[in-house]
Amino acid sequence: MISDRLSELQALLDAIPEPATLISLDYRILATNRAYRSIYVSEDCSPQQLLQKTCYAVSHGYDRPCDLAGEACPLRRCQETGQRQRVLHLHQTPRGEEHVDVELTPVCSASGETQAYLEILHRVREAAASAGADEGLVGRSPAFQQMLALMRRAAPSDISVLLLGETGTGKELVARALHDASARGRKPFVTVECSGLPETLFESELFGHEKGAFTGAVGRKKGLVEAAHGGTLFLDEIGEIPLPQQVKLLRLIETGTYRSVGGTEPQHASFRLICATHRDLPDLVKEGYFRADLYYRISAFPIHLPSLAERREDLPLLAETLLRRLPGGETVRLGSTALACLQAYAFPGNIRELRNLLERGILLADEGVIEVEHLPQHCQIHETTPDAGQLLNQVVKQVLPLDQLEQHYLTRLLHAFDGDRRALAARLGISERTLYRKLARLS
Ligand SMILES: Nc1ncnc2c1ncn2[C@@H]1O[C@H](COP(=O)(O)OP(=O)(O)OP(=O)(O)O)[C@@H](O)[C@H]1O
Repeated sequence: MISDRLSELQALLDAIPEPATLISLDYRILATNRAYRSIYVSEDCSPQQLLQKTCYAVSHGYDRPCDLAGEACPLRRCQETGQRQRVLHLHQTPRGEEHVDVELTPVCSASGETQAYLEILHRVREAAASAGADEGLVGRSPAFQQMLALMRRAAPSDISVLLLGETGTGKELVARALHDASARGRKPFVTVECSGLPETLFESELFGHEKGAFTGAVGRKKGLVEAAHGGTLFLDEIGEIPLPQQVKLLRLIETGTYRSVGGTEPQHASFRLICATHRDLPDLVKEGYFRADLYYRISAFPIHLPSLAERREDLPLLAETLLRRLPGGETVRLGSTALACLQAYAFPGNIRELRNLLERGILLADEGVIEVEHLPQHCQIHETTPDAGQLLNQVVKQVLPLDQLEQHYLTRLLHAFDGDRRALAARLGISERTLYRKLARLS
């Protein structure tokens, strides 16, 4: 019986510095540690009340387990596999929603029977789910969460990471976050902009040069590899490096040594390598522009960064965050029609383009609201379907509170979709999880 072991397990929980709970086979919270209570106990939920609740109610406000709410449920996976599970979730806390790396381990009896689950919640500091943070990554869409989960797995190891994504998707920000979350986080993070590096400068920039190595080399110059010693070397736009320089890079990565220009002694390099590109490297390899051996060396752990089009539901959050971070943007907001225009826009330049658009909007929005006319012309198209127009005409005859309107609308739609939440969420352009939350509010 698990109840016979509670005091022994409570001592175990108290020894864990991160928020931890013991959960019964039917999702009830059996015990919590101090770190957990300090986050989840609020004015409207005492430690005693917490013990009668389910993990999904406390963490998500759901009335059913996560897997029935369109999310991966670590407890269910644990039940199925009998193994420890890790899943990235968005949790409700009195501080607002936060990304949490949930680790669940079965607690077994002497005969090997699962009696409960030990849940440890690792707070994800690399990314925020709301607009408060002054810097760093923000996002909450499933595509962003998938990327974040991979990032968390790669960060603590020294594995070479290859960031793949269109321009402006945040590759440099992700590289920085990977570095910060690694054991090398307190050591230097050095970026090499490979696309802007002339062939003639490649070696001296990367490896440094000795005094008198060439005309104009008046003193010894430290290279970027030496500057990154002990930390992370981030090679941005690695697909742009010409073939002759690729050989030199490969030698550096394979041997861990290099020679400065004009130097005779090999020097030892110690860095973690992160590369990024918007190019299709396997294609470049096929066409003979990129060395296959270098490609395999740098791509041990590829991470795809979603384009803004793949994470459209993050647009309001990104816009709010960027406005707060831009000079003069703290008191400016995005009007709802302007937001609808941006939701419909393709964003080839991704988040950087969004930031530039908002920067321009701030200067034009005299009354503190960026309206459609403050957007560049090519973003001003906001298509409403005839159906939506007719619907709106009917609705404005009788003003309904927005909550009620959403309630009627979603209930009708769900009926029309024969209860198929996945299909309805796809048509509404929101995640199944968001739809679930909205529907949960109705019941
Ligand atoms: N998830 C995010 N949250 C907040 N800001 C972001 C996010 N992703 C990107 N940005 C912002 O978008 C801009 C572009 O990001 P970044 O320079 O990292 O993109 P990139 O993919 O490296 O671009 P390029 O390939 O052109 O070098 C920066 O201002 C960055 O701060």
